[in-house]
Amino acid sequence: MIVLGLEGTAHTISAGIVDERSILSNVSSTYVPEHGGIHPREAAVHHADKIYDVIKRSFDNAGLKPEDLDLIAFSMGPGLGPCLRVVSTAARALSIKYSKPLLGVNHPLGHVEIGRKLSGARDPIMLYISGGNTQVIAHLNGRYRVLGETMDIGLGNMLDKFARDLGIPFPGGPVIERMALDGKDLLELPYSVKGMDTSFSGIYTAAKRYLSLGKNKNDICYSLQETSFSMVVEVLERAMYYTNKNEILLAGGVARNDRLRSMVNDMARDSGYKAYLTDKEYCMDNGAMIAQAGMLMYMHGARQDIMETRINQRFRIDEVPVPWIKDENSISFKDKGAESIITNGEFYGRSVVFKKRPEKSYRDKRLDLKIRLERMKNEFYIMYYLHKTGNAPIVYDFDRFDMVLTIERINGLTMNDYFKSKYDENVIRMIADAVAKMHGLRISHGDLTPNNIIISDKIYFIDTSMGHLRCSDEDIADDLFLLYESMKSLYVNGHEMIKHFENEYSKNVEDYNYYKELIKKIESRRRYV
Ligand SMILES: C[C@@H](O)[C@H](NC(=O)OP(=O)(O)OC[C@H]1O[C@@H](n2cnc3c(N)ncnc32)[C@H](O)[C@@H]1O)C(=O)O
Ligand SMILES: [Fe+2]
Repeated sequence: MIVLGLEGTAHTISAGIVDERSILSNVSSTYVPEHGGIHPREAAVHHADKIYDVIKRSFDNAGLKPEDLDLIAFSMGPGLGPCLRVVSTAARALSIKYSKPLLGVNHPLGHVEIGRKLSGARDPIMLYISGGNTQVIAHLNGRYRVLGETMDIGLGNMLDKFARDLGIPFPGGPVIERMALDGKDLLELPYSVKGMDTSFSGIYTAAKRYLSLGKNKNDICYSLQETSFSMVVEVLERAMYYTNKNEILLAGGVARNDRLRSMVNDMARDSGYKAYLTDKEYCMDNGAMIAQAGMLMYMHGARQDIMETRINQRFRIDEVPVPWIKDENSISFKDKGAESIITNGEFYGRSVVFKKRPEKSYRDKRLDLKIRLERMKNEFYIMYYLHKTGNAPIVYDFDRFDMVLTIERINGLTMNDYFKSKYDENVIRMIADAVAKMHGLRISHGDLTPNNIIISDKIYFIDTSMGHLRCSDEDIADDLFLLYESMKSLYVNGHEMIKHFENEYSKNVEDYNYYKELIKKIESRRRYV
């Protein structure tokens, strides 16, 4: 089957033609502002000017005519409204004139599918980083699910904004990449990873301040890349642990960056995964990716009438059914963290576990040391305070040189294992009391999954490195949200479990409904599993 794909969500207008086997043509024209960022209206004018030429050249290069097509696909969103409208109008006109079926395609789906086609990856975890998006995506239960994403701006957008402050017009990413090659000093920037989510506006603000303080520009660019890339690779690595997948696919405009590519390669090599990096040419927005995604949708039964092809500026990848990938794996919470190695041993006659945080070779050595030390300190302090109230093991030793914590070994089962064989309402109550007590002390856990809760004579929390002392109400809601999500995905009677948990937990807090509202807010932001 022969498919034309039209792309024009942002800076690039492009037409590509594919068939089942290969890419037959791909022609693009990119709008480059004279200064500053993308102006949506100017970009739309550019697209309208160039679209005829781009489509015509695409047919010529492929040696085809519009009559040869079996399908017309166009990117329906997300993107800039004026640009989306130009492309959708052209696509509809072509579809009507030549009586060809029309499909509106999700833009990120295009990035993912062209990456899979070119690499041969079957069921990868995707790190999709572009101007507007920063997401970790995995196929689960018939769709691509967003396991983690930016809470504010996209990573590429952060680079572009900073480049603008340096007087560099869009796209700034490639220039920052070149400047970073001459950077030496690592400047401190906020490293903001929360669970599986990231945020980049704090980094941008801090970088801008360094600029006004007259710091070396190359050093700022270097630090900007090292910090933000480390964040997304860390989240990617965690996603690999949570799911049982072993392929990685890097896609989106920022995936052209060689430093990011080498970090992903290093992480994959160290942990035994296979990394597929999309060809640089097809990392940028292009028509072929839309044709490829449209073809898969069509072959698997997707049909739209013209009213269903309205643009959608907030279109998310997890809204699209993806039946062409078979789920071979599912989310399974593993006993071992992505960041540490646990061994059993003895400490002056007591049985203990040694928890070591090994180096991550993909990160800048200085940043790596700082992150590991901070995580270990945090883990120690939170366990220390929780031990005082009886809900964490004793930490016997803190070795900052080898990065090892020596922790009392608790004889018990993780909540995960405990509830595999039986359901016990009483234990749920114990857990709810312990969580409420922890939150009452304004301590949040940060990673409250059933693997980090040990059931013994009482409840113990472990793996507290992501937690907060003097935590906010949102931190508390984050804990509850994650616990409920894991209960739902791990246990058939998850909903009943949550109800029992809530009954008990709400006795210990003043206004549980307030937290329920906060949880709902988090839910609407993050929709996975
Ligand atoms: C919605 C859609 O329009 C949007 N597309 C988009 O952002 O264009 P894309 O071509 O995927 O990515 C452009 C981004 O990719 C960055 N970029 C390109 N080359 C780069 C490089 N060598 N290093 C770092 N960033 C680079 C640019 O600075 C810009 O932020 C998206 O996919 O989110
Ligand atoms: Fe894109």
